[in-house]
Amino acid sequence: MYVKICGLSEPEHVATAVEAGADAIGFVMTRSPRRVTPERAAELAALVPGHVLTVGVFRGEHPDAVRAAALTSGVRGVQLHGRHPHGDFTALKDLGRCLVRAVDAEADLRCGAYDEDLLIVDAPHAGSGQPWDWAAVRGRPSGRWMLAGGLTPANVTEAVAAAEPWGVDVSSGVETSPGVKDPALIRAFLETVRRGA
Ligand SMILES: O=C(O)c1ccccc1NCC(=O)[C@H](O)[C@H](O)COP(=O)(O)O
Repeated sequence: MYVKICGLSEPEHVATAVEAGADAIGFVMTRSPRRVTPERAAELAALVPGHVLTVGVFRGEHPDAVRAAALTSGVRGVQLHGRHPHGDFTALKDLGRCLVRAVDAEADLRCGAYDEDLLIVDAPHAGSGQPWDWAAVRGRPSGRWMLAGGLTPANVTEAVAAAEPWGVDVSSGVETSPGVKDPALIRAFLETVRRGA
């Protein structure tokens, strides 16, 4: 089971996620309580070993702005959240980054339909920590797709059983308040997923 821990902003929390075995780490570079500048994301990404994918998270920005932030931060993945048109992914293809499309369950759920490398199926309100009807997407997405939206150490086993994703993505569920990550919850999330994987 692939695990992405999203919305990190502190070196201590990056180190915890890496040590606990995260496959990918997300830095939010769009409007959010978790927002970091591309320069801050660069400092954090420099702490991450090569086997862990660093992902910059964007929503609604023009591809030129995404490109600039990706180059400044040095992230190896770019996540476009929400209903970005296919052309935004096409415009970023030559960056050579892992392209991640993050959408709600009403969107096209075929990973690769927008030339992306990974798909995230999320709650309607990204980063809200709101659980949703995970079972409703079971069998619908294809390819390498992650389940997100309201996951916590306490419910991730149930969510994985309900939706049968290839991976999981969490942010609020490993925080004590919006934007404040908790090392113990990061470890608990990864331990729980690894036990069940
Ligand atoms: O986290 C945010 O604040 C955010 C803001 C705008 C676009 C995307 C955002 N997060 C993207 C993620 O990948 C989250 O991990 C995902 O939405 C799950 O969030 P949560 O329900 O808080 O676990």
